[in-house]
Amino acid sequence: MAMAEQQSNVAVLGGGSFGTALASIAADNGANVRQWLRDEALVAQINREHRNGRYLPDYAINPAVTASTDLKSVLTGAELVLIAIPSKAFRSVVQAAKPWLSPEQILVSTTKGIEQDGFLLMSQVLEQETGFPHIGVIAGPNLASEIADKQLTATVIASADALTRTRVQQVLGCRYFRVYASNDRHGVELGGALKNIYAIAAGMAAALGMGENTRSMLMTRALAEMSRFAVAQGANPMTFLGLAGVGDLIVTCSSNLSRNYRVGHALGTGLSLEEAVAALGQVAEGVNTVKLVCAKAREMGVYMPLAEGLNRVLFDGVPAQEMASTLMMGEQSSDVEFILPREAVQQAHREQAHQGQHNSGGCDE
Ligand SMILES: NC(=O)C1=CN([C@@H]2O[C@H](COP(=O)(O)OP(=O)(O)OC[C@H]3O[C@@H](n4cnc5c(N)ncnc54)[C@H](O)[C@@H]3O)[C@@H](O)[C@H]2O)C=CC1
Ligand SMILES: O=C(CO)COP(=O)(O)O
Repeated sequence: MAMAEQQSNVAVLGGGSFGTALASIAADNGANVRQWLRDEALVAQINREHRNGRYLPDYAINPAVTASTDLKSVLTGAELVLIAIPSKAFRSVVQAAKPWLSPEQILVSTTKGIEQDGFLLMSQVLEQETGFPHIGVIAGPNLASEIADKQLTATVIASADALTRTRVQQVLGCRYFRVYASNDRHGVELGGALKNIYAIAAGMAAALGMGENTRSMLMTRALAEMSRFAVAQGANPMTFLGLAGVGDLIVTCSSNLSRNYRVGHALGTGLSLEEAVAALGQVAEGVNTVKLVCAKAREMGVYMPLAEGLNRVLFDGVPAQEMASTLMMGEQSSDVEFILPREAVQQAHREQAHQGQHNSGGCDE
């Protein structure tokens, strides 16, 4: 046993790649782990072969993980409950689990998505459904298959509740998985959800043959855009310097292992959105998130040219090639607006124009 001080009972809800990877980490760390999923055949395979042939076929699961389709037996006696269910089904699963949840338990969402009604993040859904005090989220650069392969990885547990932070660090932290703490739950959760948008854009840019300078510009301006949105939502901008901000953005905008990146890449090669999603066969949360975030940004008056450009490609039939113009046609404003505010740059431009010293600054091909 690594860092866990006492043997803990952990429940994982969700039989996809991330739920399976997390279940195996907790078991590697000495916990009793029970995993809930709906598919009887997959349950039998996990218990018999210690392998999840549907979502992580190439990786061994710690044999101490026991799978079941019975929520009651999985949840009863669990100190920590990790919920790795796509955002569209998250609330219904929490509702089904509710009879066997209790206020002493630590409830942690690992889901990087947003619920359409009310623009709620998953920890807010947990709070609404249970009203319990120990609620947190896990987010960071955490490609499930790399974790399953025991590649050295770090994540963030974010909660206002110190017990939640500490117990998750103890239960999951091990020789190949480091768990850093944050008290900006909203910022960490938004980081995880928002970066999926830009991973789609990055996959598309790669398929269109854009270079490294372009990729770097895309990721850096994405960070500016997502932190601008999150700050307008009450998050701390400094969170975006951390693993759940720039860390997760880097990995998902660079890796073909990211489902969101793969959807973008498929779109860039000319597939329709329906074809790209069908070819993936797994959840790519960014497709839904971009629609919700653009609507919310318009409502709040937050400037998000990259998300808007992607939204038009995904849902308005605009050709993927036009993503490039989204990158180049936005305002030339502040680099880091938490140092030099956008409004100050805009004001300076207005003053220049007013004094007739304006230079169009256009550079033709
Ligand atoms: N896979 C990854 O590398 C990572 C995923 N995440 C997040 O974890 C969440 C879950 O993702 P994955 O495990 O990767 O997804 P996945 O696509 O691999 O699997 C989703 C799982 O949820 C189950 N599911 C779907 N609808 C359900 C319902 N109504 N009731 C019960 N189960 C249902 C599916 O059967 C499947 O077992 C996503 O929000 C994702 O953003 C976070 C970090 C890394
Ligand atoms: O969130 C992830 C890695 O941190 C996984 O990203 P995808 O959902 O795009 O695979």
